[in-house]
This record gives sequence, structure tokens and C-alpha cells, in this order.
Amino acid sequence: MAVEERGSVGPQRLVGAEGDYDDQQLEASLRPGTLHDFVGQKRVRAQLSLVLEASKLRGRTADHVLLSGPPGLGKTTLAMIIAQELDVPLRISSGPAIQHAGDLAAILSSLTHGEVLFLDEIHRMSRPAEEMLYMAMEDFRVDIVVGKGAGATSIPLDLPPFTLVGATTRAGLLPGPLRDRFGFTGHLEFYSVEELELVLRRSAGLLDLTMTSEAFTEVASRSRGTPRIANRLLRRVRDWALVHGVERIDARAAGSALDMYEVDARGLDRLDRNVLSALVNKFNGGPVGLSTLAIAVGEETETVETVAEPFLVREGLLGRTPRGRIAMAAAWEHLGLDVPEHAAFKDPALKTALATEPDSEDPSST
Ligand SMILES: Nc1ncnc2c1ncn2[C@@H]1O[C@H](COP(=O)(O)OP(=O)(O)OP(=O)(O)O)[C@@H](O)[C@H]1O
Ligand SMILES: [Mg+2]
Repeated sequence: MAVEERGSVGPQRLVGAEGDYDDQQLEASLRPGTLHDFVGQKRVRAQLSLVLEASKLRGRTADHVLLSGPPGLGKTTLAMIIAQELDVPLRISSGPAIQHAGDLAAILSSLTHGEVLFLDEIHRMSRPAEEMLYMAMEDFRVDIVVGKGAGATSIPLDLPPFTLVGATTRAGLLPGPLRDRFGFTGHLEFYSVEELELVLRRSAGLLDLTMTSEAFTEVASRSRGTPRIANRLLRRVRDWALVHGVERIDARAAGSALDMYEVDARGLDRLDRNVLSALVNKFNGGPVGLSTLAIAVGEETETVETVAEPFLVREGLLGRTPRGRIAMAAAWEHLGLDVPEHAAFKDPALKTALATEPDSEDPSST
């Protein structure tokens, strides 16, 4: 809901990590289909490959897999790859779609032997469904309750063995008992610029684009560590090149295209930059309260906190302290300014407060 009310940011933020309708079409065609084509995430890939290989050797269904990590890093892609590598059918559903235990029972009872069931946003499943899932995961069995009140009886139902692949952006919200029932948990990390270059090279090949190495670096550097954003920016660069009649895209062309869309060299968009420049120019680098900062940039407090701030914190441009938001040294540098002598981030008391601040990666929305 907040997404529609973002005001100047607009509903589709070019550097937003969440997928939108426009992305879906392109993403389907750019999704790697094998573990081999899946770029980066070396550790998760190696571990997963072992899990899949072992299951094939034993001739048993693979352990349940939980994939966690921020949006756009490849959870859905990996789920599809798992089914592909195991050479079994894939069933897709999601937490929000399963509001009653009956919804889950219907899905589970229609699974075929060895099938992969992908449950996206698994942290958003209802409680009763979740409890049914515990038993299904562990014993491949569910109890179906028939009737109501005193006359209700539960009928045990055996399920074919299946592999559950759960995905969540909020692993911390997953109840312990559910987390424990996964044989393997893979946490996806943000991608390096080099890894994103590989993602982009592959996508450019599929889209039939000719680009220089430097152009890939240019786009990758602006993609916020996220393949989804990289592919989306690539699409904008493609449009720009088409309209300008550019056949061979070099760094300058890619840079001009993305400058035009107001995505800067570090992947900050207009909102991010407004927040940063208000913090630096109007408040001398803080500390300043979130709501005051929001008023200064003419945005809702929530927008600043959930849309702009997580990335600015991640990039070490902005710090959250109990006394308010402060600009870090990199903020002045990014805006091409000199760091003032008495900047708040140099205050030892605030520095300590920074370190003890709880993880601010997770947007505090529900
Ligand atoms: N490792 C990768 N290699 C190549 N392309 C990738 C990789 N990871 C993601 N992508 C690309 O990024 C797009 C988004 O990935 P995906 O849909 O799997 O993200 P997600 O983690 O499921 O996001 P969400 O949390 O929003 O559901 C995919 O269409 C795919 O093309
Ligand atoms: Mg997904």
C-alpha cells in the first residue's frame, strides 16, 4: 500500500529491489536455468549442489531447502533451478496465498512423488497452515480435520515424499520450529560489482546487445548489489541506445543513459540523494531526527525510513543513532564536498551508539 503512495518516487522505482509487473516478462527470459549459469553466491551454490547431488545418488527426495535474503537476489530463480536439476515438476505457491490450513492441504495432497513445492514469502503463512506444514515436512503426513465442533474428526492422510523450498526476505520472522525442519538453509548475499558484470554479460547476450567491458562495469556499479536491478537498468540502457542509434554501448553511453534516469554512479536515485544532501547541507551532517529529515525532503517519514535509508546505511553513507541520523564521511565525498571539521560522525559518543544500533537492514514494515 505504501508503494502506491510514494509521491515523487513513483510506484516503480528504477532502483527498487522488489519486482514489479514490468520486470516479470523480462525476468522470465533472463532467469538462468541451471546451477552452472547461476552467477555468484559461491558458497550457497556449492552447498546446494552437494545437497542435490547426494539426493540423486541416494535416489531419495532432496532435503527441504530454505532460501533467505533481500529481494531480487535470486531466491525464486534458485527454487526453479532446484526442480530443474532434480528433474522433477515444480509447484509454486506463497505464504499469503495460504490463509487456511485447508489451502495447504489441497496443495500437499495433490503433489506427485518427488515434486518440488516452492513456497515464496513463507513467513507470511497463517499459523494453522504453518503447523500443518511441520508435520508434512517431517513425516510426509497431514491430519485433515473434517466437520466442526464436537463432531469434528481428523483423518490422517499420507503424502508422497516431496521437497519443500521456502523463500523469505525475513528469516528472522520465521518461527524456530519451522526453520529447524529445513535440512539446508542458504542465505543469499548482495553481489559484488564483478558478479553483477557477469549477470549483465549473460543478459546482454540474450538481449543481443553489444557492450564494452567498461559499460558492464558502469551498469553493475549502479545496481546496488542486486541482479534484478542490474537487469532493469540494462533494459533502460538498451532503450536509450535504441533511441540514440547507438549500436556499440560503451561506458559513456551507459552512464549517460542512467544519468538521464537519475541513477547515479553509486546507484542512488533522486530520493536517496535528496535525503543525503538535506542531511549534509541543511543539518550539517546531523544528528537530526528522522521526521525532521523527512519534512526537509518533503517525503513521508516511512518513505525515508524504509525506501531510502536501508541502502544509505548499507553503503556507509548514513548512520542511525539514538540521537538521530548522521551523515558519514562517504556522504560528503559522494556529494563532492569536503568533510567539515566538526562532523557528528567524528563524535566518539555517537560512534559508539552507531555500533550498538540494531541491524537496520530490515525495513521495519510488517
Ligand atoms: N545469480 C544470478 N545469476 C543470474 N541472474 C540472476 C541471479 N540471481 C537473480 N538473477 C536475476 O534477477 C532476477 C530476480 O531474481 P529472483 O526473482 O530469483 O529474486 P528473488 O530473490 O526471488 O526476489 P523476491 O524476494 O523479490 O522474490 C531474475 O529474473 C534473474 O534473471
Ligand atoms: Mg522471488
